[in-house]
Amino acid sequence: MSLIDVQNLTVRMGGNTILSGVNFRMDQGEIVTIVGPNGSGKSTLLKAIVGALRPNAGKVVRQSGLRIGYVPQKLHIDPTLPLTVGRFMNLPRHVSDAAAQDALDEAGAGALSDRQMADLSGGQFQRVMLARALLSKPHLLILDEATQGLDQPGSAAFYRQIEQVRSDMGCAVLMVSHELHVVMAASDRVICLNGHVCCQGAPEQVASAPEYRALFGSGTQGALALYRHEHTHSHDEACAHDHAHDHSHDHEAAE
Ligand SMILES: Nc1ncnc2c1ncn2[C@@H]1O[C@H](COP(=O)(O)OP(=O)(O)OP(=O)(O)O)[C@@H](O)[C@H]1O
Repeated sequence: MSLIDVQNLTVRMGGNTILSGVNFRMDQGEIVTIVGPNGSGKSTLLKAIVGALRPNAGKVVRQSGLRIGYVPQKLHIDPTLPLTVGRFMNLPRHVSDAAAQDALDEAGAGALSDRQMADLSGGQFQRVMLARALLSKPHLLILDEATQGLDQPGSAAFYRQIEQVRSDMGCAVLMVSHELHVVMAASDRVICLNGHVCCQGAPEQVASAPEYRALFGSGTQGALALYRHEHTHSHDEACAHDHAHDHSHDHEAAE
């Protein structure tokens, strides 16, 4: 059974249809990225998946007992508030020092425990947010534009950390990003959303799909190739855990 199965999801808000007839599934261990223009419904889809929003039609079927870890787009912490990373990891629930340290290590933030949250760089802050999301040992990690504000090397390093987490913990990852060239290279599958699923499939497939090019142009293909070339893991390795699920809808144009 899939971790999540989004079936014919339709969401209307303020008299507008934000999402209509969205279908997709996620299997264990997959990294899936949702891309789409501003206002295309990406955050709305994530909210429906975590259960924060009730769809007008269709449903999200979650595997029974599914644990979701969520890394938000931004979290504002009052910079005058004295709060160490170690204490932050204990909010809202107390966790053992060992569990907190394990999660920080896994997120590449192992040396930050005694630092003040207010003093962290953008990349360090997001790693701490990732660590906190890992405390529940999630089956599915959801990231909503988690690298916003990071520079390109910072984003690339963050996404490599995500790949590491996936390979260590075996969790699936669903993320939303605007950084097409970086994030597409780190994904097994890309879903291009514009109120509906325009196209989906492997990054190269989507980057060359007419529906995708109509939205984003064709510039990403070159950047994707460059990133693949520089990437330390081989593409074959990244795809070694190929998914058994049906890709017959890949490239399907919804209109
Ligand atoms: N509570 C709401 N009431 C009415 N309209 C809403 C509400 N929340 C979101 N919308 C509208 O739904 C549309 C999709 O918003 P959403 O935040 O899901 O898009 P997005 O793809 O995540 O955008 P971005 O890339 O800019 O973050 C937008 O037009 C937004 O104005």
